[in-house]
Amino acid sequence: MSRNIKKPELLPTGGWPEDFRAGFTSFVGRPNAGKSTLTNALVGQKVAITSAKPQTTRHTIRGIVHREDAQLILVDTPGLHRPRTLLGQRLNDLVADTLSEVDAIGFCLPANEKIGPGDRYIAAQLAQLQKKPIVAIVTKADTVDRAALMAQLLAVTALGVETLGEGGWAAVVPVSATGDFQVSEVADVLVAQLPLSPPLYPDGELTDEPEAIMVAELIREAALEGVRDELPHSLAVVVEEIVAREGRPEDKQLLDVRVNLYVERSSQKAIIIGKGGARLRDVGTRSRKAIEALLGTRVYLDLHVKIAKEWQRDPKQLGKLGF
Ligand SMILES: Nc1nc2c(ncn2[C@@H]2O[C@H](COP(=O)(O)OP(=O)(O)OP(=O)(O)O)[C@@H](O)[C@H]2O)c(=O)[nH]1
Repeated sequence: MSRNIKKPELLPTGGWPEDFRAGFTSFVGRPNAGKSTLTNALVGQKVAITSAKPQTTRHTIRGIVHREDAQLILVDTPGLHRPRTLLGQRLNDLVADTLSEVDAIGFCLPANEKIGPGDRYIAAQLAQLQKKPIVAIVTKADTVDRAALMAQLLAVTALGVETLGEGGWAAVVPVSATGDFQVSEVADVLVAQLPLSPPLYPDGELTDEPEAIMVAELIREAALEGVRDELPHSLAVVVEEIVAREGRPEDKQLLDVRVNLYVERSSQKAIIIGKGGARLRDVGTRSRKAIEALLGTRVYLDLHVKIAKEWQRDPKQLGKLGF
């Protein structure tokens, strides 16, 4: 599956100001740094899946911030991290691919955690992207007091100089995505880095990620709820088909959504399914509500759990699962 960002054809209609800016931004940062939550706060709708546990964002999901003066298209990359398994390596390749094509990068560092080796590793990777403006975003500002926030802003600024030389980051900005503090300022500093350009997407469009991927993310999220420690990276969700049920009246459409959940071992299959299938039914009920809200129509969800051994390490399996 190609994940390169394709700039869409420019819109035919006019009517935007001469100094309008439009372009792509990506958030990077350690797992759990708050990238998805910030994306959602900026876009104003849940487009990326957030979780309390690292590395749930496997797919590149775009959200679009529409403003009077700009259009900021957010590409939500997976957590950049040191490659451990082949899956990790693939993720990093995906990140590198995506980052080389965006106009600006938002580097997220949580206010409540000391800058660590993971952050330095990412900073070093970013330093290799030539001349790409990087905005440092100090996330979760609500979790610390003013003095600690100030200290972190200084430390992050110093990291910029250390990494990129004298000029450092293009900007350093604190934000609380959950506390609604400085969210529009984050958009401001990112927009300032975008090229002058007419809007790239029609107004009102929030994401152009294929619906199937968003459906898969919703199911993956529901299926991992409460069992993340047991199944952190062992679950892949593939939507096999979404088809309209035939013979339904116009105002009562029903979509049949057939989905496979792949785990590595039978013990994991048992966890997902639960006693007498109770857990899987619950996963179905919870994710169906979210999917119906997303697709705007009633849905019949058909979930199957399958075993794909060691899929994280097998390129053929990965290919089959769309990685
Ligand atoms: N207090 C507070 N918590 C936040 C804020 N932003 C995110 N969080 C929490 O931090 C955790 C991780 O947030 P995510 O947005 O999922 O982080 P992420 O960087 O996308 O994580 P990965 O997908 O693992 O790369 C979640 O529990 C969020 O609720 C914030 O502004 N304030």
